Amino acid sequence: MSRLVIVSNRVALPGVPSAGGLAVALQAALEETGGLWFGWSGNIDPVESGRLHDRTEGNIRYVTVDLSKRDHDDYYNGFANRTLWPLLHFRVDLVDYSRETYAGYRRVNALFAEKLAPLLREDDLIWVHDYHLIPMAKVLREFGVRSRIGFFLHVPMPSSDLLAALPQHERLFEGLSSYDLIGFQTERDLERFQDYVRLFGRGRVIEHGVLETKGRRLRAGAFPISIDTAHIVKQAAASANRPGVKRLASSLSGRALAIGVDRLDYSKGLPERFRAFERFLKRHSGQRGKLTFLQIAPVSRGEVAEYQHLRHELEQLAGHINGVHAEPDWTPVRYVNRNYPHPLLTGYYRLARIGLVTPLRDGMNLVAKEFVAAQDAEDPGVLVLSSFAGAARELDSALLVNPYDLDGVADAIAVALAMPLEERRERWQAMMTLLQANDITTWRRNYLMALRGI
Ligand SMILES: O=P(O)(O)OC[C@H]1O[C@H](O[C@H]2O[C@H](CO)[C@@H](O)[C@H](O)[C@H]2O)[C@H](O)[C@@H](O)[C@@H]1O
Ligand SMILES: O=c1ccn([C@@H]2O[C@H](COP(=O)(O)OP(=O)(O)O)[C@@H](O)[C@H]2O)c(=O)[nH]1
Repeated sequence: MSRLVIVSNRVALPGVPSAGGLAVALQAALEETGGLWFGWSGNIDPVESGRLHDRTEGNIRYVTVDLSKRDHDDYYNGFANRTLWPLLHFRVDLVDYSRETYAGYRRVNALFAEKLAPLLREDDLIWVHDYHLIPMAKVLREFGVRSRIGFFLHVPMPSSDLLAALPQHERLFEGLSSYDLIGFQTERDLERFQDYVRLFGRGRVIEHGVLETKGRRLRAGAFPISIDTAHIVKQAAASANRPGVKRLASSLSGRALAIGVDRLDYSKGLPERFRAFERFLKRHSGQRGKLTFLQIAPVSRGEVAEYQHLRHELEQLAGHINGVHAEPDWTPVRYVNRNYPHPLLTGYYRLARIGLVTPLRDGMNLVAKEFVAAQDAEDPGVLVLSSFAGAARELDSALLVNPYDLDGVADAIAVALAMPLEERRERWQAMMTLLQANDITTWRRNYLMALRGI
């Protein structure tokens, strides 16, 4: 059986908490199959990049690389998260491109390939993840790696005209032709990628999911990532006795809970969500005081200016809403910049009557799926979900909203709060059936079967 080699920027090192769906999903996938996980160590080396760390826990070998401050700034804070992240989330207005950071991005990809290549075996299945590592396969081929290499994009693939706004986009995206298989979260992402290859990539679509570019044939498909459904169901059922869950439950004083859980990221639409919640308080004054909104938002990419601005905006908004609407015995918005362990989060989801997942654009959003899986089948909560999250393609029994329509989100909150038990059960069961059919194992198996089949 071929060894699975996962390559990603973020690595879920044992005992090191990190918010983010990629790490959560890949950890669950690798626990099933075992293998090698290669990526950034999370450490900044004061002198230079390249120091390796090698540890094995159970059936997973973790090999990670330290980066110098300059490399981390150029590759991660710079090109990955100030250029590619906004571009891939349809925010060309926020794209900050420089040749220096692009050179750093390519430099770090070359370093990762140089460190990884000696660890590889001929029959490995190499699975590269996400926008940080687009050039990886091309560089590995230059190191003589002939194994099958697949790529998975965890974030949206935007319209090709947006991609074409990126300087040197041809050079960057031509690197995708060195992969044998490219995976996307949704069919829409796949279609937009095919449009790009046809319109700007000087390639052609032979048939849906089969492309030819630079004289090379590659396959592409939609593989919606998911969660370890059975594990979350079990975890949630046992969560009621967790001290943290009991404390939250008693602190609500009988009020219903609406919960949001997101990295502090402008793609998550948190300012719009806060404003929509205030609209709810104004438009549905009869329900005032009956609902408390808890937003958990661990800081993310804190060195990037746009993320710092967002944090200040949310602090102002939360303070404003509470200042205007709170009562001595009721604080409408609870806002927490902290990262909570998964088991505790699961218990919080289960307590909530409403899950508020309203990103402006999101590749998938695993929180939406986790919220559903964590519910009590006898008394499930209601998911209010942005139509612009990848998860909306599957979870269409949620109350789907346009996150830019603040009145619409406000009214959806009111509908969710008043929704009869029977309807809540029907909606929840439809989504739960899907999550049981498409869980993290299905995602991994479907992708790797497609990669092996090439
Ligand atoms: O690694 P960070 O910079 O801390 O960011 C955390 C992760 O954010 C993004 O997650 C994406 O992948 C999820 C799983 O497929 C998906 O549900 C979500 O919609 C995406 O935003 C990013 O793409 C990852 O690389 C980061 O690790
Ligand atoms: O305090 C937190 C906040 C988030 N998460 C996890 O981080 C992931 C977020 O993934 P999602 O796909 O929703 O968004 P991303 O952060 O990857 O863009 C989910 O598994 C959450 O349970 C966590 O463990 N602790």
